[in-house]
Amino acid sequence: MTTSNRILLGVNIDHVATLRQARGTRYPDPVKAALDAEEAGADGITVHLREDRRHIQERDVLLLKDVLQTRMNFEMGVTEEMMAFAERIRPAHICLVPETRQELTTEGGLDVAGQEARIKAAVERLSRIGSEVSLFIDADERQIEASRRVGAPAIELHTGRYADATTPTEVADELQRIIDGVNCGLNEGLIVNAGHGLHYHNVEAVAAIKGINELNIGHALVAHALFVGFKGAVAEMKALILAAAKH
Ligand SMILES: CC(=O)[C@@H](O)[C@H](O)COP(=O)(O)O
Ligand SMILES: NCC(=O)COP(=O)(O)O
Repeated sequence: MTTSNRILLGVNIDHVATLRQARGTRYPDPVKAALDAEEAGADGITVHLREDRRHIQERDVLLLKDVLQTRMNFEMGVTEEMMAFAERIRPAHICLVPETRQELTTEGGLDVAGQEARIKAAVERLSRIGSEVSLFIDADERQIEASRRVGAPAIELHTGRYADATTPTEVADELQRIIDGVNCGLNEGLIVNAGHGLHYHNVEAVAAIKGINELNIGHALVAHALFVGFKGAVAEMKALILAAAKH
């Protein structure tokens, strides 16, 4: 996840595993989805090993570690169990995310400002295994500055509020918050990624923001893949974000 003029697409395959876990079957296999995504132009593969194992399992992460041609972005909560697992698999990228057991999905960003010492220790520990650590945070100046202070080289701005906005004013306000967050992150010297809730109808405005390094997208890709196949879904999204980033 290095900064460049070309926006990158990280494909999150969690919800391929959601479908598998719904019936306890061996299919669909998120590993196959990852390989198809790479063939269709994904720049990286994102997986979130949740504490409750509702979708991705350890088995998926271990297999992916062996077969990915691109790179893994491993999303994890800041727990001792996850820290030890990350040390075992040494992913290229790690994104620290907040987790609560009952949430439907990741509802907000990590409160870095409210727990700087704890997050700094986690960033230091995970950097020692050679992973580039990013922090999944809200587009909030306080959190962005704290992310720089704790030594994370990268942040991922949570785009969920933008994705959930319903009125044109709300959408414009939330988009502006992301734009301001990107600029603030770049001024702090951070690599700035973004993601959550992005889909084919809302992604272009975010992809057009100058300086964003990578978008991580999952749920919408898996949903669209039902109709066009996983490779088609990824290729369509990649074309959309590259075109938007050129303007
Ligand atoms: C951290 C993040 O935004 C995504 O990885 C998201 O967590 C996907 O998984 P869930 O839908 O289970 O939250
Ligand atoms: N970090 C965000 C991500 O990986 C994908 O989130 P979503 O597109 O599944 O909402």
